[in-house]
Amino acid sequence: ETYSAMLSIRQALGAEGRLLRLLRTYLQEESDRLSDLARFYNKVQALHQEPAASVDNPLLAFGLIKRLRSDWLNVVYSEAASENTRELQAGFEALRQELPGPEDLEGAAQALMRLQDVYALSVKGLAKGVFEPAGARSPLYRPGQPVTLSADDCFHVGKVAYDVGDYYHSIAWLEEAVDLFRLSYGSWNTEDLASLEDALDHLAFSYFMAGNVSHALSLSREFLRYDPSNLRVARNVAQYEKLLEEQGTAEPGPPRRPDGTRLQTRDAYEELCRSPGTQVRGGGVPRLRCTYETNGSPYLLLQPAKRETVRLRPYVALYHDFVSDAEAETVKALAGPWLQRSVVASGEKQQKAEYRISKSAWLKDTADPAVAALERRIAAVTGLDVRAPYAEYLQVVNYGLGGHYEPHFDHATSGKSPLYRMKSGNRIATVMIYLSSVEAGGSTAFIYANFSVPVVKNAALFWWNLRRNGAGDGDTLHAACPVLAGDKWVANKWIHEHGQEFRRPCGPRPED
Ligand SMILES: O=C(O)CCC(=O)C(=O)O
Ligand SMILES: [Fe+2]
Repeated sequence: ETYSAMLSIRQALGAEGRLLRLLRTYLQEESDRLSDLARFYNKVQALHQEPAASVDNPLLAFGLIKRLRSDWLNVVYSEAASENTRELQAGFEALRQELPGPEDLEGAAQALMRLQDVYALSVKGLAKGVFEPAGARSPLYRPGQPVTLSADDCFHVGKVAYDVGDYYHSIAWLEEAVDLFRLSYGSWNTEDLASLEDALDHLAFSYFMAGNVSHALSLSREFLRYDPSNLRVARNVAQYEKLLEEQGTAEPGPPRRPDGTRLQTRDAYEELCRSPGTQVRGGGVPRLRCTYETNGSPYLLLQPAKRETVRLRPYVALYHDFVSDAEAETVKALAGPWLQRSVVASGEKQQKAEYRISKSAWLKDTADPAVAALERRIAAVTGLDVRAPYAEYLQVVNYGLGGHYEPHFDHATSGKSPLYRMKSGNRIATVMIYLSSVEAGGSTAFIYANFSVPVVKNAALFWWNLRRNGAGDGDTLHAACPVLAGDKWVANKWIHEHGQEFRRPCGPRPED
């Protein structure tokens, strides 16, 4: 799988580099072939130009007969062109297993639609390479170089939505595809799969399915102007005309966005993603501040932890400069070769899910002294016992294109959860380290608590998932917002209840 981690996407760039070299060789060989053909053409053409191109000269007469009997055959039935093509195709096939599969194109298209939705971006803007939310005064992301989408690019995204019956998105993207194809009508690019007719056909049907028959009709009529012999579309036109006659032209409103799995929290979540940084409603909250912490640990005496208290309820703290750039690079490099598509708990099993798009790997403290050092620091800063089996191994995560993790709890909310296989209780706390920065998006949003933390490179975010009485803290519902631009890496350390009995005792009241 390529799209679910930026590291894999970068590797795909290497595969395309090899394809480019292959095509370059092909172009060179084809242009050699064509210039040799041109040489033959010019040679014969010159003989026909000579006024004295008589065949009196026996050598010329011989030449003519030989050409017609042999040379022309060799030219016309030359194998050179197909040999060049075969070489190009063989090179491509040799690379094939490294290339993205159908699930990647689908995942990449879904990612663009996710960014469109969560960041309120218009398809027209995206196609022009602009990342500005509706109603905003400035873009969320300014690309270093201008990049635009082609008509065929937009068609592919629309087609993914169309194939799953999501006409809200298919209409937006196919509309853009139709506009762009109209602008370039008559010129054809070899790499394009679709044409104006294909886009009109899919857009018309999307409108029909969304209940907008008059739009479906006018697009189908436009289709027939380009391809009058298409019987299927002609029948659709007749059907749409009949429908409109019967039911009139009452236009339905624009199609509605399909309901995702997490509809109840969607609006709050998306708003937090669009405005990263802590949202403190109603002004200053006194106890939110920055402090140096030694936590009674000799380990922190010389270099105290720089703690920013982000929230008191639920308790969330951000430790700045928790790791160095070099440590972050080491951890990413150690995890890189082991990355696998991330899974989520589903009943008693673990499986991959649309709502978590990333790859991850587990690192034991024995993997490298850098990991062991990190664990010691986590123990010192949190005051908790993070030795096995009181904490899980370090989980290193690399997000992919539009990579995200929709609102979830880190702790188990069902007794059957695979988390309990460690037999050390539930996840009492999370330490999450940002191993990279991002160019835009990717904040960590706490939905019920109504704040989001932007990606702060090298910082560690700490929170308690459980209350002192062991019950899950519902206020910790949180999410990784889709990465809008950049390569986001985090490392999770999940600390369990067992081993912490004297380090985080119960409160005075049972409900604490
Ligand atoms: O990447 C983030 O910002 C949050 C990740 C997260 O919540 C998780 O991995 O459980
Ligand atoms: Fe989480």
